[in-house]
Amino acid sequence: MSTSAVHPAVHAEGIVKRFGPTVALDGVRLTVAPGESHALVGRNGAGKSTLVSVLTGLHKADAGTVAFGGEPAPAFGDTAAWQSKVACVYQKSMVVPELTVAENLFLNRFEAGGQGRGFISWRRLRRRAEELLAEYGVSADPTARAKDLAVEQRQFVEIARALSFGARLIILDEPTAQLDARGIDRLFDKLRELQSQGVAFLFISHHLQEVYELCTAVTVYRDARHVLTAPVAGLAKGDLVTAMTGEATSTVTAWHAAASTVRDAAPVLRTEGLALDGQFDPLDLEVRPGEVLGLAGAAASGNTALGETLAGLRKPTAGRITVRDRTVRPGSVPHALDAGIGYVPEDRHIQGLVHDRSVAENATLTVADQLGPWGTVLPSRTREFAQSMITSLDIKTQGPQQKVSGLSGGNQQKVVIARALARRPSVLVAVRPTAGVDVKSKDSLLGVVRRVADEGRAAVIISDELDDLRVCDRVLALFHGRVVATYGTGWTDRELVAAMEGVGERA
Ligand SMILES: Nc1ncnc2c1ncn2[C@@H]1O[C@H](COP(=O)(O)OP(=O)(O)OP(=O)(O)O)[C@@H](O)[C@H]1O
Repeated sequence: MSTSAVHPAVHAEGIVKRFGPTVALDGVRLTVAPGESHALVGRNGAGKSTLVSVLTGLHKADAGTVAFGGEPAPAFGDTAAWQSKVACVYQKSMVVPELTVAENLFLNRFEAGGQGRGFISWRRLRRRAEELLAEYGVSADPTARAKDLAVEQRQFVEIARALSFGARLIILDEPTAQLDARGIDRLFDKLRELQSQGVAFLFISHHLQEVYELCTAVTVYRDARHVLTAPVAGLAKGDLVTAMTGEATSTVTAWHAAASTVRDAAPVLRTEGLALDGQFDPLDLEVRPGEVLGLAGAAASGNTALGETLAGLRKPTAGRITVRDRTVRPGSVPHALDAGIGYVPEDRHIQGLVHDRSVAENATLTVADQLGPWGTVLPSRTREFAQSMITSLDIKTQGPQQKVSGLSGGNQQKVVIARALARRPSVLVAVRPTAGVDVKSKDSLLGVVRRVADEGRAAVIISDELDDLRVCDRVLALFHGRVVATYGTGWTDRELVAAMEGVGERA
């Protein structure tokens, strides 16, 4: 037997990592066997990403040991050696969109083609790429540009690249975040196939049902500590959530819209013939006070483009948006904001935060004019507002003064949501608001959205997550830019998923 067959793909023990006063990892451990799919779960800020940084050589642990296949981890800073052990496929793909698949596969390791120093033989490169893709059963055209591939194909290319460096442990950080149901199936099939060849996966996800579907073992971290490692089979979901939260599961509820919250009042938000060529067909919408409207749809449904149009990020090709009977100037973010449209973008990193500013500053960026007389910003009021958001959205931070760059991914997302709420918008438009948010925070967050409506304002949730849509009073399912079905609160998971996939009966 080879060494790697008897030793774990990775074994980490006693890992400590501090960031200033924050202890991000407090003596944690993790073991992943060859060919195993192992989930690492925990609430936002539990320490998952920090462990990934330690395991991939991006951060140096303050204490502890890491071994791959029984051998000590490479020296800190020896990037090539780390690449031959482990790779992480992030939510945001690392491939270069403009380059071809072949170029991405051999990025930073072009070899001279034999005609002289510095020459690259493209033909040879393509052939090598074909061989490599075939070896790992990835069907992608080596000459295609990475940006033209489906998200999961880009992930396959990254995985194939990592395996070609010799890595036998692949870390997947929320890999399904940008995939629709079919993409997830294709990804999971590929992972299972590679697992049977001995490749080990560490799977980080807030989607516990995916953990049950894909993984054989799970490790839970809570507040920087290891609390549980167990086989997935036989572990009740309630017990898993209890391990993550440290509380009895009964405290985590799933939000449901109460029937008949819609009152007979003038709409807060109305669209008339709103259309964006190539994205969505003319659409008439009315969202009334007290109502949460869901726009359900997969990646290409046009629902995200619709949200971006409502927020002023895209200019519609036709139609009108009004908020409380006031026409909103199309394609202008400041006008949308001013009209009372609060927006939570899908890509919170690009559209979201000023990283070297505090939680309080970021949460109040859009309301500076309301926090003190004559345009001054009173620090006490900023802090007070931020503190109320920290509590109601359950943001894990040292306090309002902490820089957002020091927050975990999920907690940064909550700050973006706090910012959208800060202006007390008439209508809150949120794209996949709970993506990357842990199981318990998800609940408080959807509760906050529900409250916006219950206060007589309105909300629009754009998502393909069933839990997000459960909080809605009415759900429109979009497919290829058209509304194909409308539901009240009584839909079943199956019928809504079918409608989002374009195979619903109520089209
Ligand atoms: N660069 C940093 N500077 C200061 N603190 C940090 C830094 N990176 C992480 N932390 C802190 O370390 C702790 C663990 O964060 P980490 O990102 O590992 O959490 P996580 O489990 O990945 O959360 P999420 O599910 O939200 O992604 C958090 O309290 C976070 O605020």
